[in-house]
Amino acid sequence: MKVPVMEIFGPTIQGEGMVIGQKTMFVRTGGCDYSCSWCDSRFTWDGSTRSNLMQVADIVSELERIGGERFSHVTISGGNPALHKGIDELIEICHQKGWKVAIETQGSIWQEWMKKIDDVTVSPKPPSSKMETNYDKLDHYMEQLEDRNVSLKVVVFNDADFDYAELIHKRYPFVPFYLQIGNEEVSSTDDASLVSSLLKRYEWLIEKATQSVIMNDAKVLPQLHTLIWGNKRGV
Ligand SMILES: C[S@@+](CC[C@H](N)C(=O)[O-])C[C@H]1O[C@@H](n2cnc3c(N)ncnc32)[C@H](O)[C@@H]1O
Ligand SMILES: Nc1nc2[nH]cc(C(=O)O)c2c(=O)[nH]1
Ligand code: SF4
Ligand SMILES: [Mg+2]
Repeated sequence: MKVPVMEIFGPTIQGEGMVIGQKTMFVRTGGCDYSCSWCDSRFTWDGSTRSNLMQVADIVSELERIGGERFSHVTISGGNPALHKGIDELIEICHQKGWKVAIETQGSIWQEWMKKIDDVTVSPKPPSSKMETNYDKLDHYMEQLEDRNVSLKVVVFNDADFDYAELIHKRYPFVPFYLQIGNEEVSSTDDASLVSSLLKRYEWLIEKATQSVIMNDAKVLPQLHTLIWGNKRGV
C-alpha cells in the first residue's frame, strides 16, 4: 500500500514525551484532520509542500538507506498518521526487521493497527489550538489501548490549557501523563532568543505543575529537539 510521506529523517533523538531521549528514525506523513493555531508542522497540511506517495517497501528502503544499521526504533508522526491505512503494513515490516515503532497522534481517528504500535502517544489539543476535543472518540481510543504502552501528552501555552490538561489527566487517571511546553515562535530563526523564552516557559509550566495536586504523578517536559536545534526541520 501507499502512504503520503513529507519527510524521512534520522537517526536523531525523540525530543518529546514517553520515550524522550530514545534514538529513533522519523517518518512524517502528510495530511491532518486538525489545523492547530500553533502547529509546528503546518507544512504537512497547509498546501505549501507536496507529499510523496510512497510504497511501504520504499519507505523501509529509505529508512535503511539513510539510517543504515544505526537504529532500531522508528517514530511515525505527521500530520495525523492515523489517516492512513497503509501504516499497518509499515508497522509489520518494521517489526520483521526487529525495530520498535512509536506513533504521535491527536486521538481523533481510530485505526485497528494502533494496537500493534510499541509506544503510542495520544496528544489531545487544548483551547489555545482552537480545536475541539471529541471525547467520544478519545474515550474509544483509551478503551482500545487499555493494557498497551500508551501515554497522554498535552501541550500547554496558558492557564486555560493547563486547566484542560488537568481535565484530561483526571478523565484517564491510569494513563501516564506528560505536560509539554508550547513553542509560540515556530518560525523564529533566532535560536538564542527562542531557547531562552522556551526555558522561561518551561520554568512557568514546572511551577504550575508543582502547585497542582492533580499533577502529582505527571511528567513535565520541554521539546528537547527545539532546545538543541531550534525550529530546524528534519531533526
Ligand atoms: C506535529 S504533531 C504531529 C502528530 C499529531 N498530529 C499530534 O498533534 O499529536 C507532533 C507533536 O507536536 C506537538 N506540537 C505541535 N506544535 C507545537 C508547538 N508549537 N509547541 C509545542 N508542541 C507542538 C503536538 O501537540 C504533538 O504532540
Ligand atoms: N527530534 C524530534 N522529536 C520529535 N518528537 C515529536 C516530533 C514530531 O514532530 O512529531 C519530533 C521531531 O520532529 N523531532
Ligand atoms: S493535530 Fe498535530 S499535525 Fe495536526 S495541526 Fe495539530 S499539531 Fe499539527
Ligand atoms: Mg515536531
